[in-house]
Amino acid sequence: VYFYSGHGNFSKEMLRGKRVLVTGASSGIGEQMAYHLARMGAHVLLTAWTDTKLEQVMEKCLDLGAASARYMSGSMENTAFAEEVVKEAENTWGGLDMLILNHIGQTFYDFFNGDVAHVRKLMEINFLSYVAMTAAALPMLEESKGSIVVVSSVSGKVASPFVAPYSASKFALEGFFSSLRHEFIIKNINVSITLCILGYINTESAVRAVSHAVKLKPAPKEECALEIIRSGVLRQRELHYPASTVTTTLLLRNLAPRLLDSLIRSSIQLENIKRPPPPQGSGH
Ligand SMILES: NC(=O)C1=CN([C@@H]2O[C@H](COP(=O)(O)OP(=O)(O)OC[C@H]3O[C@@H](n4cnc5c(N)ncnc54)[C@H](OP(=O)(O)O)[C@@H]3O)[C@@H](O)[C@H]2O)C=CC1
Ligand SMILES: C[C@H](CCC(=O)NCCS(=O)(=O)O)[C@H]1CC[C@H]2[C@@H]3C(=O)C[C@@H]4C[C@H](O)CC[C@]4(C)[C@H]3CC[C@]12C
Repeated sequence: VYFYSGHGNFSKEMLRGKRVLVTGASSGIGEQMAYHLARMGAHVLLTAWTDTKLEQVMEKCLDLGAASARYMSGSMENTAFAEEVVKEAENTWGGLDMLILNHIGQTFYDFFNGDVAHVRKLMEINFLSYVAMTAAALPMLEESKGSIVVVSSVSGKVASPFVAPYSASKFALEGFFSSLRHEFIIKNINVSITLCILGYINTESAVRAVSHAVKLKPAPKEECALEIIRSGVLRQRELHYPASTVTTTLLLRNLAPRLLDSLIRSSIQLENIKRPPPPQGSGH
C-alpha cells in the first residue's frame, strides 16, 4: 500500500474515454503509464524525443485497448515544441483531462564539473517545458476540471551528491507547482496538481546511470506508473513512491538533517564514483 496525502476509491473505469497527454512516454515510467492508460481505455497523446520508440509504444497502446493513441516527437528543450504538443491535444480532442509531465533530459550521476550550459539545458528540459505546457493547457484543464501530474523525485526535496543539475530542476518543480496550487485554490480554479516524489525506480536509463554506485534496490517501474496515475485521478496533493523510503527520508529531513545527510552518503559506493582531477595548483 502506498502513502497518499489523501484517500479515495480508485477505479480503472475512471480513465475510460479520458484525454491524457503523457510526456517522456517512449521509455521507462512514461512508457508504462501509457500502457496502463491504454488498458483503462483512455485517449492518449504521447510525446518524447525519438519517434521510432514512440511509434512502437503507440502501436502497443492500441493493442492494449486505448480509445485512441497518437504521438508527437521533438525536443522539450524548445518550449515552442512543448506548446505545439498541447495544441495537438486541442486540435485532436477539443480538450484535455490530464496532463502528465514526466520527461527529463540526459544528465550524469557525477561531481558537478562546472558546466553551466548543462544546468541551463536541464532547466529548460526538466522545468521550463513543464511550465510552458501547463500555461498552454490550463484553459482546457479549467474547462474539464482536470489534473496536472508532475513527476518529480526525492532529489527535488532532499539534497544528494552527484545530481546537482538534475536536483536543481526538480526543486524548481516543487517551488513552481506548489505555489501554483495555492493560486488555484485562491482563484477557485478546480484543477488538481499532484507532485509525484519518487525514489529509485528500475528504469533502464536510471539503472544504467547509477547501479555501479547506488546500493539501494530500485522499485518496479510498472507499479510506480500505476501509482502515479492513481494519485492523479484521486487528485492527491503528493505521491510518495516507494512510500517506505520516501516518507522516511522526508521525516528525517526535518527531524535529523545531519543524520540523513550521512545516511545518503553511506548509501553510495563512493569508491565507484570517478574523482575529478584536483584543481590546478591545489595544495592538496
Ligand atoms: N528512474 C528513477 O529512478 C527515477 C525517475 N524519476 C522521474 O521519473 C521520470 C521518468 O524517469 P525515467 O522513466 O527513469 O526516464 P527515462 O530515461 O526512462 O525516460 C526519459 C524520457 O524523456 C524523454 N526525453 C529525454 N530527453 C528529452 C528531450 N530533450 N525532449 C523530450 N523528451 C525527452 C525520453 O525520450 P527519448 O528516449 O525518445 O529520448 C524518454 O521518453 C523523470 O521525471 C524522472 O526524474 C524520479 C525519481 C527516480
Ligand atoms: C542519472 C539519472 C538520469 C539518467 C538520464 O540521463 N536519463 C535521461 C533520459 S534519456 O537517457 O532518455 O535522455 C537520474 C534519473 C533519476 C535519478 C534518481 C532519482 O531521482 C531518485 C534518487 C534521488 C536521490 O536524490 C539520488 C539518487 C536517485 C536514485 C537518483 C539518481 C540519478 C537518477 C537515476
